[in-house]
Amino acid sequence: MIRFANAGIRFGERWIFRELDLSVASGTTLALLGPNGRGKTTLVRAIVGLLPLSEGTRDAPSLVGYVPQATGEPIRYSVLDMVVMGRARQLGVFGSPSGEDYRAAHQALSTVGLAELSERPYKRTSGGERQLVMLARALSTGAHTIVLDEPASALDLANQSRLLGILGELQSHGTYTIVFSTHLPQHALHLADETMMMMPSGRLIRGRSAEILSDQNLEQLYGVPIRRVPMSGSTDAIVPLLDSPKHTSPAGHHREDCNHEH
Ligand SMILES: Nc1ncnc2c1ncn2[C@@H]1O[C@H](COP(=O)(O)OP(=O)(O)OP(=O)(O)O)[C@@H](O)[C@H]1O
Repeated sequence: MIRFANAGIRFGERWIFRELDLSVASGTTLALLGPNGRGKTTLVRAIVGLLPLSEGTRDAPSLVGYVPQATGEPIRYSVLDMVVMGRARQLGVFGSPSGEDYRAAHQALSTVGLAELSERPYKRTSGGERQLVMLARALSTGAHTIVLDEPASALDLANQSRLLGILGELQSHGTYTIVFSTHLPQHALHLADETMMMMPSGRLIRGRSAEILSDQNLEQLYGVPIRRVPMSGSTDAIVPLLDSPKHTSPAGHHREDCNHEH
């Protein structure tokens, strides 16, 4: 269970959120949606306990698996080292990782599909690979509260599916509490029991994902026309309506020209 009562965070004179009563029941998943700069990372960091509240109270489990949005570039750590760091809680103050810690880290790396990269220096991994390494680290903690900040932002479509599959698998145990922020409302619809929409006006609205993620609410959230499109046998697609391209190709130049192999 995660619970905020009358919680607020401000930077200088600007309140990012205020008078927030938030609870996420054990075994449930909450998605956070909001436009750029609205405060998703701020709220995520407050949930994890990395950012102190300016007012109100926070109640959360002491062990949280956290997948940050951006990670620095430690100079010398391997991918495996980065994941083993997630085991810090099991190590004690001066402990060094045991065989069991390494087994858990390897297991987590193979769950995210990066078993082959374990010895590679972390700084020589791509943005998407780093996101998966951070997911593996969160999984290796053994925490049953997992908080993820835009975990799919650098992932290709196959790895987005893998991420949704991994989180879905955790959900199926019924004991994991998951909070994730995202710019992909379809992921919220697919995975989250409930979604909280952080409106540009400052209002926070929350409800069951299937109900709250309406065209109207999404348009208010992002300020552009958006449609939820039924897909038979699958989660609805959520897409922005884009104008048709205004420019046609120059005469005699066909798209296929770009695909010629030399
Ligand atoms: N330490 C800080 N001091 C002052 N302002 C900050 C600080 N951290 C974040 N902000 C501001 O608070 C607002 C919310 O930032 P936050 O990173 O939480 O937004 P976000 O919703 O996660 O954005 P994005 O979708 O672009 O990642 C932004 O306007 C940001 O510039």
